[in-house]
Amino acid sequence: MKVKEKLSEQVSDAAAVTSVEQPHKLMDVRQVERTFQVGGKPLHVLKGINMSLERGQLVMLRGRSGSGKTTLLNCLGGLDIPSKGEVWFNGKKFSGMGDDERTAIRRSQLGFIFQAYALMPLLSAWENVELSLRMAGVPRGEWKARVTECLEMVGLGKRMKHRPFEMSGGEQQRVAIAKAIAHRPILLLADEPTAELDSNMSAQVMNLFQHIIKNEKVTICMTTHDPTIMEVADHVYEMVDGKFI
Ligand SMILES: Nc1ncnc2c1ncn2[C@@H]1O[C@H](COP(=O)(O)OP(=O)(O)OP(=O)(O)O)[C@@H](O)[C@H]1O
Repeated sequence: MKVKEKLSEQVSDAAAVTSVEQPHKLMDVRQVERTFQVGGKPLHVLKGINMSLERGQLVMLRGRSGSGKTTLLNCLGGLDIPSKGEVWFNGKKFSGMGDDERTAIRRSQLGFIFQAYALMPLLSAWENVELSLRMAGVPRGEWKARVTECLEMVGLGKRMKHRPFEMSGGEQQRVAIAKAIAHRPILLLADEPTAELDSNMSAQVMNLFQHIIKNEKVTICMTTHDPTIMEVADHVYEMVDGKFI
């Protein structure tokens, strides 16, 4: 084949790849490093992470305590900025944004199930979910239907008026899931969402995640220690000492 023909074939192949693959790629993490200063000395927690999330995937980060999973999730969610490298979310670079823009994206397009984002103890399940719609700027007229829909989706349609302390750990976790997805995020980040649950409840949460991915068009990235739930993942990244192996 002539060089020119070959080149033009390569270009059209590249265009096809770009046009087919780009819409599926939600997150791209390139050579991410995160270093903290501890007692005047650098602590290298993330040491060159590369990963990507395709739309509609359930991706798990697995690793021992202290390996850097939460630090990475914080960078994925724009809660923290890498010391080096880039995090691209939905075609935009987090590290190139100001705090306000990052916060706006976080509130509208991301959902978190983190310990730090736990339920408000004095608010009912209903009010907790409603709060996330309020924070995301969803018009008030849409709240009632969406809160009902989300609490029914997680199987708590009959317990909407209960407060967290009146619910089991599994029920509280399901409220947290309803709260995290109510504003229709495109990415849900979950830090050890099944850590406090028995195997039966963990399986329920994983079923729910699969349902949400299918019906709410969400991508989920979660950390876990639990090998029994990893079989439902589309991809598992294994983390050791700040790197994937
Ligand atoms: N803000 C910070 N300042 C200093 N060190 C930090 C900071 N955040 C995390 N670290 C350190 O980074 C390392 C990795 O912590 P990280 O929480 O990311 O691990 P992990 O894999 O999520 O652990 P676990 O499974 O126990 O939650 C730990 O040694 C931790 O002490």
